[in-house]
Amino acid sequence: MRVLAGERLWPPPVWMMRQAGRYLPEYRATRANKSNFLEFCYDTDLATEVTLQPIRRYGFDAAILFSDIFVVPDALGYPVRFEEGRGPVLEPLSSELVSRLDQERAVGHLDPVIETVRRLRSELPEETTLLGFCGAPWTVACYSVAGHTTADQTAARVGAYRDPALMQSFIDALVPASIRYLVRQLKAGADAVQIFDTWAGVLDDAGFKRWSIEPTRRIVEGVRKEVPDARIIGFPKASAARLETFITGTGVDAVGLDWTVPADLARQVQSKVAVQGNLDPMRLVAGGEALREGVDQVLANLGKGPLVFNLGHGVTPDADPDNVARMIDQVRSAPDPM
Ligand SMILES: Cc1c2[nH]c(c1CCC(=O)O)Cc1[nH]c(c(CCC(=O)O)c1C)Cc1[nH]c(c(CCC(=O)O)c1C)Cc1[nH]c(c(C)c1CCC(=O)O)C2
Repeated sequence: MRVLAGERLWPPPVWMMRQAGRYLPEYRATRANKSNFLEFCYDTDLATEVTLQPIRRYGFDAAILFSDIFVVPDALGYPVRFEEGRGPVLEPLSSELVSRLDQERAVGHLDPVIETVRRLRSELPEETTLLGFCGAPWTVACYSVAGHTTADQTAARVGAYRDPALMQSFIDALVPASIRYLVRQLKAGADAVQIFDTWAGVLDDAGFKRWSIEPTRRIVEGVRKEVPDARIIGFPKASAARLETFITGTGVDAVGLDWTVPADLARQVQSKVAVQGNLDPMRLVAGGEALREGVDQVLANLGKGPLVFNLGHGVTPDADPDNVARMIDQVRSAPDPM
C-alpha cells in the first residue's frame, strides 16, 4: 500500500498475477472438487482456500481474491460458461442480450464473492495486502463478441467498428456493475483493486481512448465517489507507448507493465506513478540463468523507484513452483541499488 502511494521500498513487495492457479498442485486438488469453474468462483470456502494457498506456500506480500473477470457479466445475466480445455465461452453480443442485463440481479449474485473478501481479510496475516479486481469492460466485451479466446481479437474489433452503439451499450452496462462490485470489495476489506485490460493493446488510437481509457476513467471516478481514498491499479496490457496517456486519462494510482515495455519508457512511467511488473512469465518456465537474469533486470531497471515486483502477465500452468520460490528469494535478498 505504501508503494501504491508512491513510496519506494526495499526489498520491493512481491506478488504474482494468477498466483492462485494450476501451476500449484494444491490448487489442482481443490479445483477437482468443482467441475464448473464459475461455481468454483462462487464457492466462498473453496475460493478462500485457493486464495490463501500461495500465501501459505510463499508468503507473498499481497493476496489477490480468487474469482474471474467473467463473474460480472454472469451476474448481470449474460450467458457465460467455461469449457474444459477451451476457457470461457460467451454468447455472441446482441442488443437483445444487452437489454436483458439486470444491475440489481448482479448485486445479489456476487454476494458469495464479497463474502470471500470478508473471510480473506479476517484470515490473512495483517501485513498481507488484499487485492480485489475486475475485468476492464473492453476485455470482458472482447470475449462476448468473439465468443472465446482469440489471439488478436479481430472479431471484437470488427464488431466495434460495425456497430459501435451495440459495443457502447454493453460497456455502459458493465461500467456501473464494475463500480458497484469494486466498491463492495473495498468496503468488505480489499485494500486496493486492479482493473485487468488484457486486450487494450489490440485497439487503434481512437479505440484505445473510447474503449479502454474512457470506461476505465468512469470506473475510477465512480469508485472514488464512494471510496475517496481507493487505491486502483490499471493494467492495459501491450500498451507501452500509451501508458502515460492512460495514466492521465484514467487517474489510476499505479500501472502494471507487461514484459515488452522498454526499460527507459518503464522508468519514465515510474516517475509519474508506482509500477508493477514486469518479469516475462516464461522465465518462470525456463528457470535457471534465464530466471536469475530476468529478476536482476527488473530490479536493476525499476528498483530505484516505487515498484511492486510482479510478472508481466499471469503465471502459466507449466511454471515450476520451485522457480517461484527462487524468484521471491532473489527479490528479497537482492542488495539495495541505492
Ligand atoms: C482475460 C482474463 C480472464 N480472467 C482474468 C483475466 C485478466 C488477466 C489475464 O489476462 O490473465 C483474471 C483472473 N482469472 C483468475 C484470477 C484469480 C486471481 C489470481 O490468482 O490472479 C484473475 C485475476 C483465475 C482463473 N481464471 C481461469 C483460471 C483457470 C481455470 C481452471 O482452473 O480451470 C484461473 C485460475 C480461467 C480463465 N479466465 C479467463 C480465461 C481466458 C481463462 C481460461 C484460460 C486459462 O485457463 O487460463 C479470463
